[in-house]
Amino acid sequence: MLKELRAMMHQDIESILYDQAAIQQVTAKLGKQVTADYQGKNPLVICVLKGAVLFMADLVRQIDTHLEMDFMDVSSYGNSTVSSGEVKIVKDVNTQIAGRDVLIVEDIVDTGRTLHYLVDLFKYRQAKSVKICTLLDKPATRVVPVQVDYAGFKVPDAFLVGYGLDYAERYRNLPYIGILKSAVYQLKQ
Ligand SMILES: O=P(O)(O)OC[C@H]1O[C@H](OP(=O)(O)OP(=O)(O)O)[C@H](O)[C@@H]1O
Ligand code: HPA
Repeated sequence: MLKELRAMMHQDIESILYDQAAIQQVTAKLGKQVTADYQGKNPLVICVLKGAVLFMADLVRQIDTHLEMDFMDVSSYGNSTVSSGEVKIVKDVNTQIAGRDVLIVEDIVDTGRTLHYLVDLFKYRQAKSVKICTLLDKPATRVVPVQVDYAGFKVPDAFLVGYGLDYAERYRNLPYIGILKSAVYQLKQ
């Protein structure tokens, strides 16, 4: 049954950009960089739900320092492939931000609106430092500037799904990252 469902999801994929091995390799590289930069700092690593949950789970296992984890759920795409332009907090973090070295973990930076909003928010809450680690960076579609400190892959201007990334809540459980066929969403928007 699982295999059949996977096969059906796979039919909606134009091409695979990064398979499990490539994701693992780049995550290990990012984990090493973060480890080197946060020695002795006990960073607060904040996962931006829902998309970043798989990356977060793999990344923290590659970070070799003490750290704390928290989760924030923000949303701006709904069931669309286009940002609504409005970032909504669905669930806030539970941890006090003041004085903390915050590392935001994201699956993708696209227009930049989500990260711009979160960086401003954590600075306003008086974080000691705020950095961004994203698996995917899509610079061609940036609308607001964002300083990305750690990026896994620079990706083309296409709608991507898999490994946490969704279209209308689907495809998050694909083990790879691929380009979604435009036919899947063109009729629905
Ligand atoms: O740079 P931006 O244009 O702001 O896009 C990036 C954001 O969009 C996606 O989240 P989404 O709002 O779809 O919520 P989700 O993580 O629950 O899928 C993604 O996970 C990022 O958080
Ligand atoms: O390419 C994307 N795919 C899925 N979610 C996204 N949120 C911003 N860009 C994307």
